[in-house]
Amino acid sequence: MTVATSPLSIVIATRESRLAMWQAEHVKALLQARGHTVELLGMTTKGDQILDRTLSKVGGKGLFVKELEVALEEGRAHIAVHSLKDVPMDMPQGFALACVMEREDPHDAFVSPKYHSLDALPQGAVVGTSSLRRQVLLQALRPDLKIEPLRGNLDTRLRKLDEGQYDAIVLAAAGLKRLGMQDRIRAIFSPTTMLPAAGQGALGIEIRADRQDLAQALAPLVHMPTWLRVAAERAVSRSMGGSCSVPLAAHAVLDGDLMRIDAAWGDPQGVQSLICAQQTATVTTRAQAEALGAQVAAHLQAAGAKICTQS
Ligand SMILES: NCc1[nH]cc(CCC(=O)O)c1CC(=O)O
Repeated sequence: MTVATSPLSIVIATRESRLAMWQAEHVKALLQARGHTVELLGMTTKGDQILDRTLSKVGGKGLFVKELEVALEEGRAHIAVHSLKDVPMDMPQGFALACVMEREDPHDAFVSPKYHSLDALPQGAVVGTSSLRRQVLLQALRPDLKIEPLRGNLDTRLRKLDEGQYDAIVLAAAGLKRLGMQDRIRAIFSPTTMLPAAGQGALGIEIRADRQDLAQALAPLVHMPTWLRVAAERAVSRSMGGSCSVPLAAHAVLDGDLMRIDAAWGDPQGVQSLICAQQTATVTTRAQAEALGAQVAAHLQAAGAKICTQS
């Protein structure tokens, strides 16, 4: 049974990149269709401003969400739409993840003006990515490749590719598809070659924990199979040390109630070793999904992966 909630006036805090704006507009349209009045509040976050350094060196994932949380705290906005991949594992005190929406394509995409796939790249080709996970997975597949840093929003990264600074880049397929740029995708990496990041392709909506009325208004937007998958994936990250900068991949799939989760951990000390683990179980609740994620993390640790303790 769905209980109709009374119409609310909702301000969405969002980053101003084209992808973030698309995501906020998407949520806005869904909420408006349910009778709510919705406005956007665009903001530039530190993660968007600092483009000359690797994300892991300037404060990690939280950079993209902290300023939006301040807007929620101060009541200038009521909900924040995030790419879940950028959301730290544990919400700060007073905030809650109220909604996880249906996932877009969670895989990574190979993008190149000249080459149709990773295999087609010549020896020593230059590939752009600043993601530690993508770096380690790429080097495991092709030790000859030269991996160069690449930051900035989607348009900036594609421009740098088109200017010839790289032979190819790796991006989340979800972002390209949302912005109608799927024609830039030359190949989709299967999870067996490039295991996705926890939460990749999924949107999460954050609220102040005391706003039950908003949680109710967002309930119809929840996609439970996606929430179960990302709950398991995020539990792997949490168990391995949360928001630390380590190469970490976690990807869950559901076949009915049967969940399979794969995880990979790379030594941040630069040793090109990759530890993988996999686990399958029946999952119908978020608690079960999180337990499965914690289990696969325990397997990683048993195989030599180290929990990251730096904050
Ligand atoms: N780290 C930035 C980021 N955060 C979310 C996405 C893509 C969209 C998504 O995963 O939902 C991207 C770009 C990328 O990794 O190529």
